[in-house]
Amino acid sequence: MEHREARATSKSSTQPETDDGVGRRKKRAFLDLLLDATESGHELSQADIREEVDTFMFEGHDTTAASIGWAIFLLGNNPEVQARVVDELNDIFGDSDRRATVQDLNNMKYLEMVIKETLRLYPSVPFIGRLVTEDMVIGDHLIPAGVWLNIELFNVHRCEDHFPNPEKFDPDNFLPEKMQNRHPFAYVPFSAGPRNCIGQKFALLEEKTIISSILRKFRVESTEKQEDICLMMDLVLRPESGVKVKLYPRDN
Ligand code: HEM
Repeated sequence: MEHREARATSKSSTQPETDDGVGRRKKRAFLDLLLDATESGHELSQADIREEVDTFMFEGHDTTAASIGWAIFLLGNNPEVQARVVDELNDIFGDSDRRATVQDLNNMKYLEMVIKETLRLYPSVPFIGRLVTEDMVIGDHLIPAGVWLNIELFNVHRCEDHFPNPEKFDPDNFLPEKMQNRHPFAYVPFSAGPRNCIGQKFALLEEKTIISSILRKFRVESTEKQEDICLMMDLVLRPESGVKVKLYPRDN
């Protein structure tokens, strides 16, 4: 690819990721990394690169957008939870309207519990599929090689053994002491194992950034209840007709 040759002379692929002094690293763009990437000694083809870009665009956009929508909807239905998030934001920012730093985002512990609980009730990816490559036994069942398994994360997250009162929105489900004693696969919104979500840390930061910006400026009120919403199990879990919320400026 001409592009690659031009790049090879203009830019070293081993350019260090230096810090610019204000916490931003000079990282290389994703597309540049793909153009230089090789698999088993071969460069990725144009089609390979397109596929990777597609995956990132889809996995990285719709998933977080849907989850932010659900979180705002749930906060608008649970004013006491919203008040706790706002208390936390007031502790972090006081009267300042400065932008959130990475440290601020890391300090948003309760908001993180809210986001995790939102992903429990409304996992953006409601099911994942795997092709079984060798016979295996689960409980009393033989799963033969060659079948497709659908793992319904939506239902896994509603298992009463792990989440008593599973339909209730309760961010305290993610208190450290509760998480410690729970089976590691009882809650897997980002899947598990070698093909799990590589964007999960970024997704949490993105969600915290957007939800905190909204709540610092607005009080949110939902006009519908959880039980009124029809779910659409698309590739991403969505409300069939959106969710309706009212925003009230906090200063007035
Ligand atoms: C709330 C947000 C997100 C959720 C719930 C989510 C969920 C998931 C799940 C369940 C998988 C595994 C699919 C499977 O096992 O078949 C996955 C894979 C993936 N995710 Fe995410 N994701 C989110 C955000 C993101 C973001 C922000 C990015 C990128 C910036 C991203 C990039 C990817 C990629 C590239 C894969 C494929 C990994 C592989 O096949 O090895 N995701 N995601």
